Amino acid sequence: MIGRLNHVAIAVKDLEKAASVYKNALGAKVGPPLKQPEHGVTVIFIELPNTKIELLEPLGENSPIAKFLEKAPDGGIHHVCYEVEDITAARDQLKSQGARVLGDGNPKIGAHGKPVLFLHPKDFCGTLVELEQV
Ligand SMILES: CC[C@H](C(=O)O)C(=O)SCCNC(=O)CCNC(=O)[C@H](O)C(C)(C)COP(=O)(O)OP(=O)(O)OC[C@H]1O[C@@H](n2cnc3c(N)ncnc32)[C@H](O)[C@@H]1OP(=O)(O)O
Ligand SMILES: [Co+2]
Repeated sequence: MIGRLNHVAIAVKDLEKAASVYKNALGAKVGPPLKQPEHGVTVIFIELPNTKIELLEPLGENSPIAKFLEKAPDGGIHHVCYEVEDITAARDQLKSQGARVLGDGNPKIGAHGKPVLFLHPKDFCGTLVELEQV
C-alpha cells in the first residue's frame, strides 16, 4: 500500500528561525513559507535528495500544531507522510482493519495540492501518519 516517504514534518514555534538553521547550519535548500489556513499551519518545505522536511508553524486559533507544541515547546517530529496511489482505497482498507482515520475521514487537499489523510498515532506505533495520493 504505502510507497515513498514523501516528507518528515517537524513542528516549530518559529518557522523562519527553524528554516535558517536548516539553510545556514545544514546547507539545505529552503522553500518559501506557505500559509495553509484550512490545516491551521504555515509550512516551509526543505528539499532533500531523497525526501523532504516539512517545517510546521501554528496558524490561527485551533492549530493542531499549537497543541502539539504545548507538550513539546522546543518542537519535534510531528508526522511522517507516505505516498499512496489510491488514497480512498487505502483509507477503506485501513478502516476495515480498524485503523482510525482522522477528521471526517475524507481526504483534504494538502500543501502539494494533492489529497491527504491522517491516521491516528495510537494505531501506528505512536506516530501520526499522513497519506498523500501521488
Ligand atoms: C498543509 C497540510 C500539511 C501537508 O503535509 O500537506 C500537513 O501535514 S498539515 C499537519 C497538521 N494537521 C494535522 O496534524 C491533522 C491531524 N492531526 C490531528 O487530528 C490531531 O492533531 C491528533 C488527533 C493527532 C491529536 O489531536 P489532539 O492533540 O487534540 O489530541 P490529544 O492531545 O488528546 O492527543 C491524543 C494522543 O495522541 C498523542 N499525539 C497527539 N499528536 C501527536 C503526534 N503528532 N504524534 C504522536 N502522538 C501524538 C497525544 O500525545 C495523545 O497521547 P496520550 O498518550 O493520550 O497523551
Ligand atoms: Co504533512
